[in-house]
Amino acid sequence: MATPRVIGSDAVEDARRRGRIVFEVLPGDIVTALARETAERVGIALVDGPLERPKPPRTDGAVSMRRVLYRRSPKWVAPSRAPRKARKLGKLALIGAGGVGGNIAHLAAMADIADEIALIDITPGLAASTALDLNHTSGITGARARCVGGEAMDLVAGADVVVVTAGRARRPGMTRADLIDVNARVIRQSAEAIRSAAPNAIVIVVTNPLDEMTVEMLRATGFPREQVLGMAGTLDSSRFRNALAMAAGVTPADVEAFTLGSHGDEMAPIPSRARIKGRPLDVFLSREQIEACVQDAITGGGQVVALRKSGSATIAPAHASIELIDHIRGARTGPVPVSVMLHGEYGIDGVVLGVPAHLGAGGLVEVEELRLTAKENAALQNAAEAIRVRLGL
Ligand SMILES: NC(=O)c1ccc[n+]([C@@H]2O[C@H](COP(=O)([O-])OP(=O)(O)OC[C@H]3O[C@@H](n4cnc5c(N)ncnc54)[C@H](O)[C@@H]3O)[C@@H](O)[C@H]2O)c1
Ligand SMILES: O=C(O)C[C@H](O)C(=O)O
Repeated sequence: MATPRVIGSDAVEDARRRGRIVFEVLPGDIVTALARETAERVGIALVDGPLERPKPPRTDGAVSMRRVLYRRSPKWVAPSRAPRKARKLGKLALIGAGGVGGNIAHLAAMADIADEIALIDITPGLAASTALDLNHTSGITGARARCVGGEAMDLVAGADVVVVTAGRARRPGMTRADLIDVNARVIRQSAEAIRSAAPNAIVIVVTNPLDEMTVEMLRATGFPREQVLGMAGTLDSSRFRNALAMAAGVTPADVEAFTLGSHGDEMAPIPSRARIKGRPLDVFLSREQIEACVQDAITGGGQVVALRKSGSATIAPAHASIELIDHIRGARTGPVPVSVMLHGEYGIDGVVLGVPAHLGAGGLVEVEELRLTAKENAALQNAAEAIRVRLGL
């Protein structure tokens, strides 16, 4: 079996000419650890950092369709670029070490995202045992993060980022909104600890119902909106991309698509901005197929609940949470769908809603206001109204 070789970008063309498979891996990215492990087994070349791609040839005055499409949908359809230098967190704290929290800890340790990962869970022994279990992987994986775990909330102390997954998950027959009362209490407890022990942390809320719990976290911490983000759009967008890829018979990497709005029945997938191989959806899919993909994204969480019966999705939500952390620490750039308190953007005020936004070390940097179709805009307004009603605003 060939020995894997990590090569620099100057050697890429040479590797290609010799028929080797070349993977672009990004330093500090979650892909890196996993890809390296696989590469070790099969012997493929890994290239650290973005590849230098030749610029498309310019034609006299004529512009290719691909360029026109990119120009119409600036930044958003282009894959987010990963700069070479990502900031490693000093401490990542996870309140809730169940299905989602445990998976986030695992991914974060493998991707070397933080020096320390602290897990906190009310279930006796759960967080401590998961932390120990993760530390036991380091002899195999070489993971450098030190994991600690326990029941005491003061383990959040000094965290740069706190992800809150504590609370109940729904079961078949329930909506996410059924969890409002029981999970709001957990959010308030978490908020109290974060406010006193980690007042500068960026908080990512995952607990459902997502939009309402993000509002609760904002209220209970008193933090500015920049500091409190809700994770749902990265998950729902991944589900939307998966559905589109399956319908069109392409790989998800060929699909750019995202969802906005609430993390519930009023989710607003945005087909008008979606692209398959850089082209609009209707080049590949019928109107009925596109609508089926929209519905698949909206019902994706419920589909997992119906199959699992004892809880909800854990793996994709963990990856989706890592995607937000990667934006915060500069490992990814460009707009990302995230739930934030709106102050007039999209004509909506005083409600947390999923929108495209730029993130950075201080959390929210800026909400990006995209031009949407009338139908998509109505779906966004409808989502805002539904949340207002549920929260009695
Ligand atoms: N936003 C999203 O896209 C998304 C995706 C998946 C799951 N979720 C939500 O995330 C939450 C967690 O899901 P899960 O699958 O990890 O559930 P889980 O039951 O596996 O884990 C939840 C953990 O929270 C702990 N917990 C409960 N109250 C606590 C408290 N006061 N302090 C500390 N820990 C406490 C429990 O002991 C449990 O271990 C649920 O509300 C679920 O609906 C949201
Ligand atoms: O569906 C759920 O209850 C969990 C989560 O919100 C999801 O979308 O997977």
